[in-house]
Amino acid sequence: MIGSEDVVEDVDLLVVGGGKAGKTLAMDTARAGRRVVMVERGMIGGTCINVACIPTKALVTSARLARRVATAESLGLNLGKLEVDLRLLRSHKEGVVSEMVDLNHRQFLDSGMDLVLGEARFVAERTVEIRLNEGGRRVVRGGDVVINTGTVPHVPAVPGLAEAGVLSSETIQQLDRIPERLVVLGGGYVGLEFAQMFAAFGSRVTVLDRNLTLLPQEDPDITEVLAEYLREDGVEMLGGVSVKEVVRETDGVRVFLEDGRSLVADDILAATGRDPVTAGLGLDAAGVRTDERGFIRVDDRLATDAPHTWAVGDVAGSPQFTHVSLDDYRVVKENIAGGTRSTADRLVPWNLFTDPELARVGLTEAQARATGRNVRVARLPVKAIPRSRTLRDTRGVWKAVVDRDTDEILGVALLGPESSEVLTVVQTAMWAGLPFTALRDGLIAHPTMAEGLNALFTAWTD
Ligand SMILES: Cc1cc2nc3c(=O)[nH]c(=O)nc-3n(C[C@H](O)[C@H](O)[C@H](O)COP(=O)(O)OP(=O)(O)OC[C@H]3O[C@@H](n4cnc5c(N)ncnc54)[C@H](O)[C@@H]3O)c2cc1C
Ligand SMILES: NC(=O)c1ccc[n+]([C@@H]2O[C@H](COP(=O)([O-])OP(=O)(O)OC[C@H]3O[C@@H](n4cnc5c(N)ncnc54)[C@H](O)[C@@H]3O)[C@@H](O)[C@H]2O)c1
Repeated sequence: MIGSEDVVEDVDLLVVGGGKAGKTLAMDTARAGRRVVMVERGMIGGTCINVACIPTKALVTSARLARRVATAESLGLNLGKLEVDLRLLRSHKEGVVSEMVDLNHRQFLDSGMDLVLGEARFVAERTVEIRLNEGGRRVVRGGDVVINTGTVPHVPAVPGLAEAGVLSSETIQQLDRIPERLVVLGGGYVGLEFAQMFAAFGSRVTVLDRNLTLLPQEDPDITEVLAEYLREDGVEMLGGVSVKEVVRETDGVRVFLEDGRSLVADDILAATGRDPVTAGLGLDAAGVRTDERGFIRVDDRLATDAPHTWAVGDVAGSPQFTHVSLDDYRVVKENIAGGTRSTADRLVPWNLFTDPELARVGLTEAQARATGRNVRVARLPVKAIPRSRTLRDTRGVWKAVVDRDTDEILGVALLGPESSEVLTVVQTAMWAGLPFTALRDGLIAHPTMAEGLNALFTAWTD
C-alpha cells in the first residue's frame, strides 16, 4: 500500500531486478538521458556473473586443465602429481567474479542510472516500494516497468533432503573441501557440468535422474556418446530413478531410492531446475499474472497483463540462458518505443560446458523428422578433424541435419573440443539462409576445428 505520507518518485523506466536484460536496458535508457531506477536486492550484475555462468565456467576451466594435466605425458610433458588446492581454486573463481562485478558496478554508475540496492515489492500498478538495504524505504513509479527478477535453485520435495543439508549450484561453490563421494540429483545442465568438474577434482560422483536417458530432448546418438565420456571420466549415472528419502548418518548422507537401492555420499547436490522469483513480489497489486509454475505470463512482445509492464529473462519463462535474457532486452527496448518485435521463431543456441562441449542450434534429427521434411543427416567423428589430433583431444562427434530438397541447414549438434566457438559459424550461416554447400565448399583456415565443417557436410549417413 502507498501510505498517505509516501512521496512517489516518478521515473521514465523502473527496472525490478538487475539481471542481464534489465541492467542492459537500464544503462541504455539512462545513457539516452531518461530517468531510470534499477532496484537490485544484492547481486550487482545478476545471477550469471555472481553465482552461475561465470564462476562455473571459471571452475570448468580448472577442471579441464586438471584432466589435461593428467594426460600431459602424451603431450611430452611431465608435470608431476596433480594437486587441487581448494583455497587457490576459490580465489581463482572469486577473482574472475569480482572483476566482472566491479566492471558492472562502474558501468551502472557511469550510465547515470539510479541504482537502488534493496528489495522491491509492487504496491500498485507500475509502482514499487523498496526496502533499502541501508535502511529506510522509497516508493518509485515507472512510466514503463521491466521485471527481471530471475530464478533460484529448486529444491525437490524429497523427505529429508533439506534437513540433510542439500547443496545447491550456489552453495556447492562455497565448499571448503572436495567431497570424497558426491551425489548429484538431476542430470541436466547444472548437474552434468558440476558432476564432471568434481570428478576431475577427485570426487567419486554419481548422477541420479528420473529420466531413463541423458538429456532426452537431444538425439540419442549424441547423448550416448556424451554419457560414455562422462563414465570414462569417473561419473556414474543412474537413470530412471526416483529418490524416496534422504537421511543424514554419521558417515554421510544416505540416499534411498524407490527401487530399494541406497547409496551413501558426503554431499548431495540438487540440480533439478530453477524456480521463478515471483512469490512475495506483490504482482497482484501490479496487475501482473503468473502461470501455474509462478513464471510471469507474457505475450510474444514480452508484455505482461498490466499496461506498460514487461517481463524479461528467466522469470518471464524465456529459455534459461544469459544470451536469451540479452535478446529479451532487444525485444523490450523496441517494444517500449512502440515497436512490435517478437520472441517467436528465435534461433536459440546453447552450449553444455562439459568436456568435450556439446553445442547445439536448430532442430535435432527427431524434431526435423517430426516436421515431415525430407531430412538428410551427416555425422563426422571429431578425430577426422586434423586440429583435434594436434590438440590430442579427439573425443566427440558432429552431426548436421539438412533439408534434402532445399539444402537448408536445419540444425547441428557439435560434441567436441571448442564446439561452442564453431557453433556460431553454423548459426551465422543459418541466419543468412546459406545452404549447407556454403560451409562444405567455403575456404576455411587450417588447422582449425571450424575447418571440420568442410568435411561434416560431406559425411552423409545415407
Ligand atoms: C550453475 C549455472 C550455470 C549457468 N551457466 C550458464 C551458461 O554457461 N550460459 C548461459 O547462457 N546460461 C547459464 N546459466 C543460466 C543463466 O544464469 C540464467 O539464464 C541468467 O542468469 C538469467 O538471467 P536473468 O536476466 O533472468 O536474471 P538474473 O541474472 O537471475 O537477475 C535477477 C536479479 O534480480 C534480483 N532480484 C530478485 N528479486 C528482487 C527483488 N524483489 N528486488 C530487487 N532485486 C531482486 C536478484 O538479486 C538478481 O540479481 C546458468 C545457470 C546456472 C544456475
Ligand atoms: N551451459 C549452460 O548454458 C547452462 C549451464 C547450467 C544451467 N543452465 C540453465 O539453467 C537451467 C537450470 O539447470 P538445471 O540443470 O537445474 O535444470 P534442467 O532442467 O536442465 O535439468 C534438471 C534435471 O533434473 C531432473 N530432475 C528434476 N527433478 C528430479 C528429481 N526429483 N529426481 C531426479 N531427477 C530430477 C530432470 O529430469 C532434469 O534432467 C537450465 O535449464 C539451463 O537453461 C545453462
